[in-house]
Amino acid sequence: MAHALSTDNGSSSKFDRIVADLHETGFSICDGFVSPLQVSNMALEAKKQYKKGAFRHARVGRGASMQLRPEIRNDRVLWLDSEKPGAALLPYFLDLETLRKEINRNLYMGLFEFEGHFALYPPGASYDIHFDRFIGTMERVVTCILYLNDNWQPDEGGALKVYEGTEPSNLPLPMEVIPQGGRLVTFISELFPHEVLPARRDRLSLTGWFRIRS
Ligand SMILES: O=C(O)CCC(=O)C(=O)O
Ligand SMILES: [Fe+2]
Repeated sequence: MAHALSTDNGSSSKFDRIVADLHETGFSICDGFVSPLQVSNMALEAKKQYKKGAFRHARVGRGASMQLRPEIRNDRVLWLDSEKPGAALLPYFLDLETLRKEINRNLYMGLFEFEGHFALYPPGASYDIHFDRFIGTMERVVTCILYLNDNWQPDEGGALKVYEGTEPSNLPLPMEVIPQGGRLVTFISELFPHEVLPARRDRLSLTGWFRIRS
């Protein structure tokens, strides 16, 4: 569905826009954060790894309590090495580094690293409503989701549905965001519960988090 947020880049840089959105509402949608050519390079890389069997069923929780809970989430993920992202992912990881520094410079968040994975949701797969920030930890502060889907149609499902959290928000919540290629969704992890609705086709993304030291 259409959302009420502006997604164009205007005259300021994409980084400035995201920082301003995070400051104002805690939530940002940036279309064309990554060019179509880059999206297709990244999607090809993900699909190559998927065919090689490198993806694993996603787990929920962390540390000793990490477990397979397909009734909560049933996507497949491949964790990425942000030190050695490889040629297809390098431009995006460099942009993430710029974004991390801009957020720190303007919002004093002290973000020190990015951890992320490719995620592939086969048709019908979903992820129930959740917060990205684990209870009792300080680590995951900002969520960044880049969609890698070519020509996604609204009637194919697979929206990211974002809800109001404990803090009141002036965003039009709940809101559904279509996973269209090149679109980057960035938000303050502890503010917004969210879910992934089932789709009719494979749904591919690169999801990750800027963390602070725990
Ligand atoms: O892919 C999305 O739109 C959201 C994924 C998500 O919520 C997560 O991996 O924590
Ligand atoms: Fe999430």
